[in-house]
Amino acid sequence: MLQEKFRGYKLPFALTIVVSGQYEDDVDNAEEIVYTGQGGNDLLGNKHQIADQVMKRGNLALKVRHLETDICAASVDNLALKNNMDQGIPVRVVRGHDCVNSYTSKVYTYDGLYKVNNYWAEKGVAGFTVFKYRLKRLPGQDSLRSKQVNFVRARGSKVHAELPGLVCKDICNGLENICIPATNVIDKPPVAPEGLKYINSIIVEKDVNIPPNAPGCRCKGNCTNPLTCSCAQLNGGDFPYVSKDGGRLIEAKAVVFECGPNCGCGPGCVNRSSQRGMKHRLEVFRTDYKGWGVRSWDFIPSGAPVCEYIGVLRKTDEVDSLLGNEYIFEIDCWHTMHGIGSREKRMCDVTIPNGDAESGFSKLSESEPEFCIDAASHGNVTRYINHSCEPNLFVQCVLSSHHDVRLARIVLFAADNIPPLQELSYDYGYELDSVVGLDGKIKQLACHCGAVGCRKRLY
Ligand SMILES: C[S@@+](CC[C@H](N)C(=O)[O-])C[C@H]1O[C@@H](n2cnc3c(N)ncnc32)[C@H](O)[C@@H]1O
Repeated sequence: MLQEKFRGYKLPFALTIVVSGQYEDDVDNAEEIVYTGQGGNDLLGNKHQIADQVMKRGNLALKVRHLETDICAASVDNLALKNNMDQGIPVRVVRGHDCVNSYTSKVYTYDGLYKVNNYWAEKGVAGFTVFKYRLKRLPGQDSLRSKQVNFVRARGSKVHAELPGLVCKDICNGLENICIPATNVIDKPPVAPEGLKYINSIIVEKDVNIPPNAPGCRCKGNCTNPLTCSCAQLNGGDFPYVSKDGGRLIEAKAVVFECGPNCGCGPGCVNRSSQRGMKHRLEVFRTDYKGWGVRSWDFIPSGAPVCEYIGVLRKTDEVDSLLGNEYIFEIDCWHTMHGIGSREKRMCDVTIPNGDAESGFSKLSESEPEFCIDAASHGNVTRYINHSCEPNLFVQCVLSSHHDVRLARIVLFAADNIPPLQELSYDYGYELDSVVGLDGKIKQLACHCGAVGCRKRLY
């Protein structure tokens, strides 16, 4: 029947493609897709390209040609999509979405017919030749089913209602991209987190002067050429991120210079990866011995930005009762760069604009950090993240508007691939016996991180 229907057409051509993140070079903007052709992928599910692709009929050709309803094919042979384009045959698009509630970890949606507009060959992110096809959704179709999946995911209402110990549906009151529920199966009766006014951007105290925005790069659209992008030059001559999964930091650095308000590039630029808000579904939960903690429902790939430490930006010496405040984050970027205290020095391959009068570098000394972020009364979800001696997040100073390291943004990144529901943690970095009480006595706090290599004390 099918062969009869397509008599006279040049074979093979594709009836259905599945866009499910199998290829590291795919770009999916809902109505428009840049789809990566078949071949050269290691097919281990880690999306790595390991060889050049060629324009030929692939081994999935028959399957794709004959099975009109087949949604199992992970990719389509390169010749087939070219034939679709040449003959003006639209292709059905099925999208795979990660879903923790599905035993396959995926749900699939049929998202309608797309036209293959053009194709080309280029070097992919792994350096091998890949074929790319630009697909545009045909007008006049029902709205995307994927949107329903994302809507349910964003609201999470149905799932949240079933959460054991749910004490708050959304601690951020809609201020983040995704709601953040809080659960408590420890206390009887269960209590909700309280005493926090949720904010999603830093509040600056009156006596803290934020320097003017630094001059930006002159790139257009997205920054792609590290040789001509002045921001890449500040990062040691290359971009600190790869574009996979919306931007992943390649390695922890002394400081990351991101593109900012005066740059010519747009919001989708890879060098703005930590500026796009929260994208993993986080939950605040009551722990056994550490008060509240945070975990993610989503897999978080290594190097992904997870959240920024948000609170009130203050001068450290003006914070009342620093000792009793568990939510102070001292901005010690400069101290980390120089390995001061117990801080582990990081690779300093960045170009610090030294002696810049505005940045106040000359005023820096080896004393304690001049500024801090106080999340005691105003803050975001990051203030609930606990310490671990073997953490899965790391602290990264990021400069994305001015270039004053004393006032850098504090962003937490995944130190490893983090499976869903694992508690998120970072190393608070206290030096043992460094905390002294008002009575002059050294204070100690037992650590309950549970890591094999636990140091047994936070401080
Ligand atoms: C920034 S807060 C973290 C959120 C806190 N658990 C809460 O309930 O709001 C830091 C405080 O959490 C507790 N904490 C964090 N990590 C801990 C750990 N590994 N062991 C014991 N207590 C911890 C300590 O009381 C610490 O002063």
